[in-house]
Amino acid sequence: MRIVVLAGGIGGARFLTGVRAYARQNGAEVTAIVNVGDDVIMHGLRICPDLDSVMYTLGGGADPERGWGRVGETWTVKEELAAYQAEPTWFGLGDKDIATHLVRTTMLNAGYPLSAVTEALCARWQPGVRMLPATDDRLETHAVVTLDGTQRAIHFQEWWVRHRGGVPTERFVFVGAESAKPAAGVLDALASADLVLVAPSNPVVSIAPILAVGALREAVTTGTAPVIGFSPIIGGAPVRGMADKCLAVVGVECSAAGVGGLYGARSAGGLLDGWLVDSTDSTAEVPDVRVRAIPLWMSDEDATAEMVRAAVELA
Ligand SMILES: C[C@H](OP(=O)(O)O)C(=O)O
Repeated sequence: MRIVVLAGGIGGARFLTGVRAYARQNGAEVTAIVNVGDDVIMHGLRICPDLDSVMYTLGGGADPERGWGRVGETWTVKEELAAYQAEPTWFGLGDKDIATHLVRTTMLNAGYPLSAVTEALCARWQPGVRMLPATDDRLETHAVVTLDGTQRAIHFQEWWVRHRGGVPTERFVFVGAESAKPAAGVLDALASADLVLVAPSNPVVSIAPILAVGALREAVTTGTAPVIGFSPIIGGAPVRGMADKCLAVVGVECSAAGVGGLYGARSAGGLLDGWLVDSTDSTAEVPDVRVRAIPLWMSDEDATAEMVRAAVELA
């Protein structure tokens, strides 16, 4: 069985540990198509927060306390940059993490596409799943906000890390999406998939930028593989992170039914064939989508693998 997972960063990474466990138990192959909308260039370095969260988590190098970056991180470069008052001062780059960005940036500057760079970085981390960026092209999530009485677009990282999503926000824009093509390997993975899973990632700024790549969305929505999604909202609140703030921007209720409705039924031009919600949300309904309630807390790898088993059954 071939499983393709659409995933964002921290939540997606945790989910993928369960998918990998399920795959090992059942002899399945896993490809993760990961969001690049959060990607940003800082201090001349190309930073891919979601790809790195997935790679470090599956590779056993993530910091479980902080939820992002490397375990045992040190911050000498950050302190030195601050001593120069080098902007942006609100984004913390760890020393170990910088090594990843240096290798990535060097390879990108030498002309390798992000998909090839990711494969090269994964040679060290051995994540146990194939990791692909959604696109090799530039695709960045920006937020249109009002700051000091002026409307302007800021990078998602500035919106999230600097302002904690706490500024008046009109909408999100996926810069570059119109011309972005699926990264090398993405369409082949989707064409040969037996099952597509939508991780319980932020629907607005993690899953939507992946699907903003037109040919990728079309491959998912018109493909032969059933598409089963996992609600990132339990009991009206995000499992973690700030999906609530992002959903408010796009005018969608922060609930399992709200996110299911945002994705919509594949049979009606949307994304989903099936939608898994937590047991506490058992009354959630999404028109034309098979909804099933199961425990959705990703408390450990086994619990998460059980969620994947439920998705296979639902499919
Ligand atoms: C932006 C982030 O999304 P994730 O990468 O966990 O999908 C979050 O909602 O905190």
